[in-house]
Amino acid sequence: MIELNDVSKVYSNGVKGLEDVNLKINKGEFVSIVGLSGAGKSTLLRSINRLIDISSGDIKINEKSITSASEKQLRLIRRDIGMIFQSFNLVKRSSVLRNVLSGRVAYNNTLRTLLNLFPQKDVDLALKALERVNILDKAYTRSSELSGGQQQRVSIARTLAQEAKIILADEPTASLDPVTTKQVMDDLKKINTEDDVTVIINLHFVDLAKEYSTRIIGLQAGKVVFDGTPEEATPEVFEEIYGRSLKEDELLGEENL
Ligand SMILES: Nc1ncnc2c1ncn2[C@@H]1O[C@H](COP(=O)(O)OP(=O)(O)OP(=O)(O)O)[C@@H](O)[C@H]1O
Repeated sequence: MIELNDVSKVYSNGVKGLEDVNLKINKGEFVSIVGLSGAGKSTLLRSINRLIDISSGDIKINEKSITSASEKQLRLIRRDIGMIFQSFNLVKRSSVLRNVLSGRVAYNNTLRTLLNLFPQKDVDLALKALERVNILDKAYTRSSELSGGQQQRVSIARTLAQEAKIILADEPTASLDPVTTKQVMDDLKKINTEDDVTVIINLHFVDLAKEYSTRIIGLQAGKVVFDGTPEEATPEVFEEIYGRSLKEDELLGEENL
């Protein structure tokens, strides 16, 4: 379980990224975070694995505070948390397999990692991860030669190889076309249902949030203003979260869903 208790984040310029956020997210949930640009979606996601230090409150991952964790405890907690970014965050000049293997780094000692000496079981795990996202044939290709959708699948495979129990995805489909967007969302949903991995995802397209999530959280100026099921997230609710009616570019479009 992920627990946020009275979490606030004030950036050094005084901007409130998050204000008094209280949330409990159970194992296996598929949670979409929606809201206007600047509402605090990235701040929330990045606070959960402490890529950003919060200003007050506490965040617990499976009963352990990540807020007050030591460096060593932080490494252990983070081992269970996979991160997926809009920009894929791959080492472009390295092979796909090498990128997926980097999900095993936290399980191996630094010297072996530097020397690229991964145990065979890790290599097998990485190949299996690539198979699950349907790009096993690209294992030995340089990552820079892949399409955006394929690169995002490599980063999903990396979280699979990591055996992450939580996936945090920050606008993972923002630079993808509608068809590839669906494929990436399908992969995430498959991992969520088959492996019981908790997925928390920031999404620009609200219809995508409704289609894939078990829960939608709406943010406005750093505050949670909606927390409910996709069924409860009516057009009126979205209008409240956004403070205006939805724009066409906030919908992927029915023909693509
Ligand atoms: N490093 C920073 N320093 C100062 N202010 C920041 C910083 N990062 C974010 N902010 C501000 O905090 C608020 C929340 O930003 P955040 O990136 O979390 O929003 P978001 O909902 O993810 O937006 P977007 O959809 O545009 O990515 C915004 O007002 C933003 O300008």
